[in-house]
Amino acid sequence: MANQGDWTCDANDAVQLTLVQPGEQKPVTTDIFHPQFTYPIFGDDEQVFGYKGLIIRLRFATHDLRTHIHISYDEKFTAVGDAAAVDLNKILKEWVAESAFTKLSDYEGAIQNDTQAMSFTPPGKLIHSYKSKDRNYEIWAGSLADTAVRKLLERAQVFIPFFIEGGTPLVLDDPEWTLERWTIYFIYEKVTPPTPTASQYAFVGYSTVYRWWFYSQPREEDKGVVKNGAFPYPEELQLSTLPARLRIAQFLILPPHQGSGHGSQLYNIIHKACVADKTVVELTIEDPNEAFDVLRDSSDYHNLYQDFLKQDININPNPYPENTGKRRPRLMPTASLIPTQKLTEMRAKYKVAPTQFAHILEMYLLSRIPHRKRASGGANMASLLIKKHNANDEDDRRYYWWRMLVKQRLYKRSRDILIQLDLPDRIQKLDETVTNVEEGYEALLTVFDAREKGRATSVPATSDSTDEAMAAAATVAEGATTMRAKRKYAIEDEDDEDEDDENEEDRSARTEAAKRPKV
Ligand SMILES: CC(=O)SCCNC(=O)CCNC(=O)[C@H](O)C(C)(C)COP(=O)(O)OP(=O)(O)OC[C@H]1O[C@@H](n2cnc3c(N)ncnc32)[C@H](O)[C@@H]1OP(=O)(O)O
Repeated sequence: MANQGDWTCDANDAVQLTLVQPGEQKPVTTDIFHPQFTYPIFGDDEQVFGYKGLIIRLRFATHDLRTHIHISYDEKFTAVGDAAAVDLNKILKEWVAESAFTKLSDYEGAIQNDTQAMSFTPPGKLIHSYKSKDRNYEIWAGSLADTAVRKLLERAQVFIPFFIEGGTPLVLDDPEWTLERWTIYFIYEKVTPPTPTASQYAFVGYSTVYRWWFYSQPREEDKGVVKNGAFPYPEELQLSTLPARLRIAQFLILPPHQGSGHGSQLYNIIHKACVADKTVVELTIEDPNEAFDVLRDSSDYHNLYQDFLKQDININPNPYPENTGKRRPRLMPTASLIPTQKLTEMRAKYKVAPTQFAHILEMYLLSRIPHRKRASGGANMASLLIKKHNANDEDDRRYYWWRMLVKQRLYKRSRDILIQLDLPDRIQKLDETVTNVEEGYEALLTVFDAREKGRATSVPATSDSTDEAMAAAATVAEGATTMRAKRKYAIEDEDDEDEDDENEEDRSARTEAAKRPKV
């Protein structure tokens, strides 16, 4: 049997994604890039057996993403017994529309002579225009019930297995009422058409967002009242009028356009739509990855920052009345430490999910403590441990209370696991976790502050710095071994774990399967 190594190609190298537009004589490539992942298609080791010099080239028209697939290789392995080259057409047909498997010359002819390209506009409605690096961009949005939106999304979804870990394409032939729950956002660059008949739009990225069931408390006057209304609900009941969360399911900026602020633009537009919609209670994210978390934290921080400042939100360093003795009362004086009512109103106004709001608030409150008074600035932690809320300096006291507030949230979140630990272990785990969370915040604050000052930065890497570390600590205590995809510097949002609230009917109504198993 042949040496398998000679016949194995790296699938991420073999797959080439190219964007094409009409040229003088024939279509030209404007961008070429490789996928980040191919494991959903070719298996965990991302290898293709049976070829030498394999190239799987996927072409996309820059404006409407019309797709073509072309497979070429230098040599193909001749089958011996059970060993045979991977059947590429068979595998790829599960991921790429049948219409992409045409002759290259036909595809190139269609791109070059597309008479409709000139009048092409992205589907849906234009909702926002902006400039980045002196280039013009537009964000369009439309309902998934719109055929043109569905057609474009069907083509765009080919990118999912290549760039969104654990992502699955949406099912697009669901009943209309289900499709109506989805809004699809597209970012396009407005370009000078390369030929007189070419399009002036070039695809940049997209996001899918859906309305998600939200359990709200019945109104006071409805409590305990048995009604004789018709069941099932009358036809005219509009799902779009019921209270809902907005949930971002997929979010992708194509690699040639990443790092230019398009992700932030799109996130902010979706957030604004959420704030403007009276039926929407909050914005949540389905299985965000590390990079998306940074984007979200950055956007939310900058959106809330000015209001926090304006309202002078800060930790009260003297939460106890004068006559409280040296000993700290048992209960946390949360409402005296921070203006909880005001903060609840702010959260409702900005429609940020509870845990995400807590992260942003904690980060902001930390930033209000002078750096030299924080662990990262060399604060004397041993002294703080002894003096606690009796420290002389009010910023020392603020810092003490800051850690207590974070511990309180972490404890509430992981109470079930933590109460299984002995008290000293519990205290130690909480302390370790708050330190990790704080390091994560410090790393983000460095980036955010630098941005405020208009400096170019990159995100510094730190050790585990998320609430996930809490889960990890507790998991380790339980003897479990591994966690998949730990985030290094982003802060986890466990609001998205409310999925347990989701009832069966709602679950089946969703058109997308979970992207990643929860850890
Ligand atoms: C819900 C989901 O779908 S989760 C999956 C998200 N999608 C993906 O991972 C697909 C591949 N990646 C992408 O599409 C893009 O890189 C995105 C969406 C993650 C980011 O979009 P971009 O346009 O590149 O981000 P943008 O330029 O607006 O940067 C926004 C912030 O995120 C940070 N950021 C962007 N990419 C990364 C990254 N890979 N790692 C860490 N931070 C990042 C930036 O530093 C920036 O922070 P700042 O505002 O403090 O400077």
